[in-house]
This record gives sequence, structure tokens and C-alpha cells, in this order.
Amino acid sequence: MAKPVQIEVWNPNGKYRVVSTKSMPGTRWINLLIQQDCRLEICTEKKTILSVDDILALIGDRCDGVIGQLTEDWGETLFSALSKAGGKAFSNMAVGYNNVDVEAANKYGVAVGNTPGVLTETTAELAASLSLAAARRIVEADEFMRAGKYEGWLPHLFVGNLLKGQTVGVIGAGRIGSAYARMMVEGFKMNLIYYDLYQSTRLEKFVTAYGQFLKANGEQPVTWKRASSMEEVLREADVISLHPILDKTTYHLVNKERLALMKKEAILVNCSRGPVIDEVALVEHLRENPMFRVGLDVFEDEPYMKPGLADMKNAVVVPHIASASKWTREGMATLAALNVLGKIKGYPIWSNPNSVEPFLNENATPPAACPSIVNSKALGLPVSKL
Ligand SMILES: NC(=O)C1=CN([C@@H]2O[C@H](COP(=O)(O)OP(=O)(O)OC[C@H]3O[C@@H](n4cnc5c(N)ncnc54)[C@H](O)[C@@H]3O)[C@@H](O)[C@H]2O)C=CC1
Ligand SMILES: O=C(O)C(=O)CO
Repeated sequence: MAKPVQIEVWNPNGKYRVVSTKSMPGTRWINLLIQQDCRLEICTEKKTILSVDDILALIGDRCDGVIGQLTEDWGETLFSALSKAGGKAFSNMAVGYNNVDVEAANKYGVAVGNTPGVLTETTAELAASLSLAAARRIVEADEFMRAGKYEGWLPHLFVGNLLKGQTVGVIGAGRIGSAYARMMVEGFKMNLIYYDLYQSTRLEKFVTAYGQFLKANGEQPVTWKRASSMEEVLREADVISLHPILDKTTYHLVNKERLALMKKEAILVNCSRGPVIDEVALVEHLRENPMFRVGLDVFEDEPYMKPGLADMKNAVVVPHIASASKWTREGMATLAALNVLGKIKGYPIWSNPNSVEPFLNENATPPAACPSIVNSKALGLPVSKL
């Protein structure tokens, strides 16, 4: 028998019972649910990561839908319990859903939502920040300054890498990878090499047009190349940022052998998922190559770092904050709530999950649709005509 978990209740007499495993930023998501006859229960337990047992207790005997977090293990046990409690919908408050066993959700007929688009630019901006922090050794220099070690300007003090004219490599040029590529190409006049399973025509057109603009203004044009292998990107790029989804094909995509292909002074950034890099191999590579630098937002055994990583001066590490801007986090909460609400109400699925802006306009009623349901095809859910 699962132990009870602390909750806060909104609209106690609402017809549909919706549970959120965490308090989320903003109030729009709460208002949207309670205005549509939902009784909302928000878990207020002081524990950062809820266990499967905690979530089972939250689901209880009757639950129409759950909004959950990427730290939770949504598999057979939870989907079976949610379905038994009458639940039809679960939404991650995240675009990545590697914590969700979608096959299990399909088996129990539960729709699985995610929150694409609203976090694209915010996440790309953090990847760009980590690229700069690593290239210009900002964290090391900040620590040096605070430690009272600065005795005056010196020609060799914290010399780093110039980005202009160098090559930025993107692995996984989807929404976030493409946004990051555009920032680095336009902002720092870097050439682009990318690897993805699919061609990113829009990105290629962007770089071509920007190159032409630079040339017309008497500057060196930027260039792009779609690599035929990941290895090509690793060999050629000076800064490499990882933006694929995490699945079987991307687990330990960057391993010991592939790290060895990279330039000795290259910069590697990861704002995707920790297990995309073999972190033990990375620590060894950082130790052996002091001029190689990394910027990491995600870790293989989150919230932990592999032994030795915290001691590496050539690593900049932040705690999975890439999507942490106020607008984005409030928007993620809204999209997650609307995924669950839409399914409860029997709404169809939004036809283009890459274009979720209509749901984020605070001054308008959101469309009567679920913004993004990843297993809509498997469940045979109808698509919105809006
Ligand atoms: N650190 C953070 O806070 C955040 C992390 N993320 C992570 O970023 C990921 C990407 O998000 P989006 O850009 O919105 O997704 P997306 O689906 O638009 O892009 C993912 C890209 O990876 C490519 N890809 C898949 N397998 C690949 C492989 N084996 N090799 C190369 N490319 C491959 C896909 O073709 C696609 O273009 C999410 O799944 C999530 O895990 C997303 C938001 C915030
Ligand atoms: O959305 C995601 O996938 C994250 O990692 C957090 O924003």
C-alpha cells in the first residue's frame, strides 16, 4: 500500500480529477484546467524526484489525467494504474520523453503529451552560452577573480578560442539544433557542419542567404555542409553541440573512440540528454587533453556527475537548466496542461506540433485541440482541422 503524498487542491468540486506531480511556473495552466471543470491536485511533497510508489499514491482510485516530469519513470506500472483509475492522458512537462515507455502507454490506451517548440530558443540560447563560457573560460576566470588571485592584466591570462571564422558542428539539427546553429552562424560568423538523419533544408537556406549577405557587404561568407557521418562532424568542427533525442541509436553516441577523433582544442556542448555521452570516457578525455573543453547541462546519472568531472577545470557544468526561462517554463506548463485537458475533453490533436504558438497566446482562448501527443497515430486519435 503506497503511502499518502502531500497535495494542494484547486477547484475541489471539479468533475475531472487531474494530478500534477509538481508545482509548475505561472498560473495560466491552473486557470485553464479549473475553468474547464477540473479538480486539480498538485503534489507539494518536498522530495525532488518522486518514486513510482509516490506517483501511484497520487493517481489513487480515480484519476482522469496526470502532468508529470522528466525525472519520473513512466512505464508499465504507472500506465496500468492510471488506466485502471479511468485515466486517458499523461503529459510530460518536457519535449524529451525518454523517461516514458510509449509502448506501455499504447497498451493501456493512454495518450502521451510533450511540450515542443516553446523551449527551442531558450534551450539553444543556453547551448550558445555554454559554448561561449567554454571557449572563453568564463567560469575558470570568475573563480580566479573571486579567489583574489587577479594581480593585473597579463598577455597569457585565460587565453581561449575565437569563434569567428571557425566551424560549428551540430549533431541532431532538429528544432533546437537548428536554432543553435543559426545563433552561432549569425552571431559569431561561424561555418556550419551538421549531421542528422534528415536534411535540414531551412537551415541550409538560412546559412546560404546569410553567406550571400556577408559577401555583398564585403565580408567573408559563411558556409554550410551536411555531413554524411557523425565522425565527419567530430573531425572537422571546432565547437560541437549535441541536440538529438535520446534513444537506442544515440546512447553513448560520443564515446572514447569518437572523442579521440575531435580536435585537441575542440569544445563539446551537451544540452540534449546525459547518456548521449559516455561520461566516464569524457572525464578521461578531459584529463588527458587540458585544452579540450566541455559545457554540460545534462549528465549520464543525473543528478550525479561521474567521478572526477567536478574537478575538471576544462568543464563548465550547470544543472539541467537549458529550458529555464520564465516564458518558456510557463509555456511548457500550459502545453502540458492542455495536452491532458484536451484528451479528457475528447479534442482532436493539433496538426503541427512544431507550431504551438496559438496555445501560448495569453490573451486568447487556446484552440480546442491537444497541442502535442506523441502516440496519437498509434492510438488512432483524430487530427484537428483548425
Ligand atoms: N537540456 C534541456 O533542458 C533540454 C533538453 N532537450 C533535449 O533535446 C532533444 C531535442 O529536442 P528538439 O530539438 O525539440 O527535438 P527534434 O525532434 O526537433 O530534434 C531532434 C533531432 O535529432 C535527430 N536525430 C535523431 N536520432 C539521431 C541520430 N541517431 N543521429 C543524429 N540525429 C538524430 C532527429 O532527426 C531530429 O532532427 C529533446 O528530445 C530533449 O531530450 C530539449 C529541451 C530542453
Ligand atoms: O524539455 C526537455 O526535454 C527538458 O529536458 C527540459 O526542458
